Amino acid sequence: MSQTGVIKDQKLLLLQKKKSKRNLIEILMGSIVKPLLGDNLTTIGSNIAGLLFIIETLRRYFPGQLKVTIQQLLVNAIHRLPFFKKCADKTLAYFSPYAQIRFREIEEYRYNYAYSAIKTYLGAQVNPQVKNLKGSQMRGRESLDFKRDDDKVEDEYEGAKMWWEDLKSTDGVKMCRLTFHRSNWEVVTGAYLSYVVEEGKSIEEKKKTVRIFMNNPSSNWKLQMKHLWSSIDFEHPATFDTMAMDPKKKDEIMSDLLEFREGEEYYKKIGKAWKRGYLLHGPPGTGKSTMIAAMANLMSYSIYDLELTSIENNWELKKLLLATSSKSIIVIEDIDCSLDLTGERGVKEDHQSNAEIKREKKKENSVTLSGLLNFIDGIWSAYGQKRILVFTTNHLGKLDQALIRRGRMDMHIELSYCRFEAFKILAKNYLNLDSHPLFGEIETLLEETNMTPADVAENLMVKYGESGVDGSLKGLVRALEQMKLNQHSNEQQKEIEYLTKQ
Ligand SMILES: Nc1ncnc2c1ncn2[C@@H]1O[C@H](COP(=O)(O)OP(=O)(O)OP(=O)(O)O)[C@@H](O)[C@H]1O
Ligand SMILES: [Mg+2]
Repeated sequence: MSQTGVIKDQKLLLLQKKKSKRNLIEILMGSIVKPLLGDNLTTIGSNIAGLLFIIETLRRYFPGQLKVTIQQLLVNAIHRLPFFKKCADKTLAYFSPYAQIRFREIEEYRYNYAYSAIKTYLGAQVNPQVKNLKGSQMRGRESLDFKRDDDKVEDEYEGAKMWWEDLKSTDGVKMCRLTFHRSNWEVVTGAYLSYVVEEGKSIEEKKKTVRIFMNNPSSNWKLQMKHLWSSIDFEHPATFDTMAMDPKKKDEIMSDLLEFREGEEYYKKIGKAWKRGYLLHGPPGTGKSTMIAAMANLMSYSIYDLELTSIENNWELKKLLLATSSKSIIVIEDIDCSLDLTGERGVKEDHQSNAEIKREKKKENSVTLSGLLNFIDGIWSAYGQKRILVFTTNHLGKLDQALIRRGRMDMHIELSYCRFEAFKILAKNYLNLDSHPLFGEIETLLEETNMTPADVAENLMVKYGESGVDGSLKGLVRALEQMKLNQHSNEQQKEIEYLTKQ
């Protein structure tokens, strides 16, 4: 056979192969795309462009969701063909007249403020044309609050149309996507998005609802696609007015908090991260948790209640802390029970045994004090702005000095047993009393005993028989006398034990 004969045969074979592939494509594509397919690959690009022209025309005539559905149908049909999926992707991106921007709630482990502002803005797009709404009523508000409750929202700005869509990412992070015509690029990336974010922020500011966040166990982050934190509206009624404590100390704490809130310039000037740490310590029932609620209400900051026992290592701790939002109070209650505070920051000996080294390695894989401190000192300084960190403990003495040294915990607040000044606040709150003949006796008994504000409050809430306020106060006097007796006999018991040991 001549050389030209061989080439002819090969061309024929190639043509047959192409034809059989094309037949396969045509079967798969069905009747929508079939007529658009040309004789060779070079025409595919222009055919897709033709297809997009049809999509674009359909877009103009069919509003909102239908448009997106038609486009998705066609795009899906093309994507089902593995043969030229890659080619189609590139061509589509090149020819598509639409661009998209995604906003994830957590971006590179950090909270994305634009996301929450956008969600607030979209939720506020309420008008009589909207079909899905959700209603709620917050504590202290008389009117109902309506929010738009649609996964897809169409918006318009200076004549340009935009489509927002809620999406779920594969890693479980909430996100939304904006689709817009490329011809509106300047408007959207410039004025429109700034407008949306600013508007969202100002709505958030006006409505300012304080929320309380709880961390989900890390096992849920991946498996159930849950988020790092779950939250509900924070409706604790405690305020500094209702806090029973020494009024001077109360004023000091309140001024410290308010100064912090307005301290942007100051923190910039001194070159320190805009954060503040409070260590609340005292026996159970003295108002540590109540004070955190009062702080949140005073500052209008949300609370992140960090449960260390449900996370596994420092990496998870970092991830959680970086996902907190600004203007928030991060709380670790009973810090002495949540962390192994012993020894881990101790000076490393040169002659450590293998067992010791292994033990240390194991500790590296769990939540440690140094992990927490690294965050407070390290990343925090670069990232954590306008955050308050609160640790609580019943046992100040058990805490590692490294944790409580000044600079980390800026203010140590002792909450203690109820004395007369604190009692007067409770009497005002619970019984609406400024004075009473029994106040003198109560003052003396409070000095002689160690009753917590929680126990005093309990007694004031009980109304004894018909005697109302008098009955409550008499009940309190009896409880205090009983406590005094118990304390006295305990002391005697201890003295006897001591003497018998001698
Ligand atoms: N100083 C206080 N002022 C006003 N109410 C108080 C105060 N201390 C306690 N109470 C009342 O007692 C209840 C228990 O107080 P709280 O939970 O704040 O104590 P705590 O110090 O956090 O205790 P624990 O160490 O057990 O966590 C509160 O609901 C509150 O009503
Ligand atoms: Mg508490």
